[in-house]
Parts: sequence; C-alpha cells; structure tokens
Amino acid sequence: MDSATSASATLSQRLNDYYELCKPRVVLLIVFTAMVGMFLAVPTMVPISALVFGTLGIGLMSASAAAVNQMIDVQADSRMQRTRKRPLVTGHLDTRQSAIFAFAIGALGMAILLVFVNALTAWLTLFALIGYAGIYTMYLKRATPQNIVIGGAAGAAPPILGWTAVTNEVSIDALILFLIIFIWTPPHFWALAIDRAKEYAEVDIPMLPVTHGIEHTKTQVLIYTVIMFGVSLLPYFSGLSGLLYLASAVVLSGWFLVYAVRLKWWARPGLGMKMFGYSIVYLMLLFTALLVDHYVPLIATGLQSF
Ligand code: HEM
Ligand SMILES: CC(C)=CCC/C(C)=C/CC/C(C)=C/COP(=O)(O)OP(=O)(O)O
Repeated sequence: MDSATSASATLSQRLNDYYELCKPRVVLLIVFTAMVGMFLAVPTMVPISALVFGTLGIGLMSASAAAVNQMIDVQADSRMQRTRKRPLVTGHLDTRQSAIFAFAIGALGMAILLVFVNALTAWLTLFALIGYAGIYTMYLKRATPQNIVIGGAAGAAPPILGWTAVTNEVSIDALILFLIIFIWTPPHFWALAIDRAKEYAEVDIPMLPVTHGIEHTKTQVLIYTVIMFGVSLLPYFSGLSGLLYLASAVVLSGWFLVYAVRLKWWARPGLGMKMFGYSIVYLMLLFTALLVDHYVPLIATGLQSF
C-alpha cells in the first residue's frame, strides 16, 4: 500500500470511529420521530428552515448525547460482548478526542437551534441531552432497575422537539407522540435485556431482569405492551390521525402484543432479541403510518382538483 492509500484508509477508519461514537442507527430513528413531529404539527408543508435546521440541530445534539454516553460507559462497554467493538473500547478514539467531538457537535447543534429555530426547542433539546447523557447514564443506569423507564423520557422527547421547532409551543398531540415512545421504551429495552441479563449482571448494572428476575421482567413487558397498544390508538381518538393510521396501529401493536404474550408463556431461546428487533421496526412503521395518514387527504384533494 502506498502512503496516500494508507492515509486515506486511516482517514476513513477515523471517520467511521466518530460515526460509531454517535450511535448512528439510534440517532437516525430519533431524528425520524422528530421529523414526523414537525410534519404533524402543520396541515401542509413544514417551513423549509425549521425542517432543515431543526433536524440538523436535534440530530447533532442527540449524537453528542450518544458520544457522552459512550465516554461514561467505557468500562462497562469493554466487558460486554455487544459493546466490545465500540471505538473508545478498542482504543481507536481516546477520551479527549471524544470529549472535544461531543462538545463541538453538541454546541453546534445548540447554536443552530438557537439561531435558526427557536429558544424553546433549543432548551428542551439540551434538557433531553442532559437527561440521557447526564441523569440516565451517569446516575440512573447504575442506581435503579426503573432506570430506563425514567431515562426513556429523554429518548421520547424528539417528537415534541420537532413540534416546537415548527410551532414554538407544546401541544396535547405532541405529548401523545411523546407518550407512545415513552411507553414503548420498556418493552424495547427489556426484551433485549432478558436475553442479555447475564452480561448486565457481570458488570453490576441493575437492569430489571438482573434485580427482579426474567419472569417478572416478562410480566412487565406484557403490561407495558398492553398499555402501549392503547396509547398507540390515541392519535386517532384525539383527532390527530385518521382511519388509515388507526388500522396500521391496531395491526402493528397487535403484532407487538403477540410477541409479548409468546415471550411470557411460549418463549424459546432468542425470542427476546427477535422482539427487540421488531420493536425497532414497529416504531419506524408506526411513525411512517402517522406521516402517510397525515398527507393522504392532502394528496387526494390535490388529485381531485386536476
Ligand atoms: C432509555 C431508553 C432506551 C434504552 C435503554 C435503549 C436500549 C437500547 C440498547 C441496549 C440497544 C442496543 C442493541 C445492540 O447493541 O445490539 C438499542 C438499540 C436501538 N435502539 Fe434503543 N434504547 C432506548 C431508547 C431508544 C429510542 C428513544 C430509540 C429511537 C427512537 C431507540 C432506537 C434504537 C435503535 C434504532 C436501535 C438499533 C441500533 C443498532 O442496530 O445499532 N432506542 N437500544
Ligand atoms: C438530545 C436528545 C434528543 C437526546 C436523545 C437521547 C438518546 C441518544 C437516546 C438514545 C437512547 C439509548 C440508545 C439508550 C441506550 O443507552 P444504554 O447506555 O443503556 O445502551 P448501551 O449499553 O447500548 O450503550
């Protein structure tokens, strides 16, 4: 390999390390839920500056929160199979580089929201960043098995942030979208934790299956999934969404419930991880259904006027 080729290989490796530091797939879904919040806040098109700068600011600050989470968790991450390849664990990045990067993208995100969006969105996003990186990662994660229920509030904030980016105010409908993700978080995480309980026990993180056992956690997953079924129908009953959304929510949440029931009474090895995988598809499709449902009447009206 000549020196130019090896320099470019190093650069692309380095970029990939910073990319992985941001938990990109989680941030992508977070940003998507924020964008759906923006679109649902207005009857027609989102103003382009709120869309571009709101998305960018929320995305950068979420990525910053994820990087800080990895800086704090480096010890635990180095001892779990699932997290062993993270860039701070492998030594591809050090704490100083990660701290500078996290601060830079966090500050940039905050500045973008303050200057181009609005102060309410900027401060609420900062609050979510501190909630996840500070309160959840530094304290709650090691303090109580209810860690993710409380910490989940930060991850559920993005639809509200998207909504305020466009309207500069919080509404009941924005709170309903928040509630969907808030109630979704425990089944999302505990389904994975059931299959990874041994790893969490080994690093002394008091996740629910470690402190209260697998059976209790499965019951909690089922209870939250039943509540989530009901909560996922709220956008229809509040008048935010129509029948297309209602039908999608019934099918998607119904399938989630089938998983929860199987996990409780007919589990087989690996079902927890399968349910965890479905939880991600579920949230993606549910928010896609909100979006499509919102624009179908508009498209239909447009077609009629031709
Ligand atoms: C406190 C709240 C949450 C906890 C404890 C949690 C926990 C986790 C864990 C442990 C993983 C890692 C799976 C792995 O490494 O294979 C994961 C993956 C994931 N989570 Fe969450 N999560 C939370 C909130 C959220 C939120 C709010 C979203 C998006 C709206 C989200 C979206 C995702 C996605 C897309 C993945 C897959 C990432 C990948 O494939 O790399 N999570 N979650
Ligand atoms: C500004 C804003 C909207 C912030 C968003 C917060 C954010 C990035 C939430 C992600 C939630 C998440 C991946 C939790 C898992 O952390 P973990 O440490 O329990 O999981 P791990 O073991 O995989 O690191």
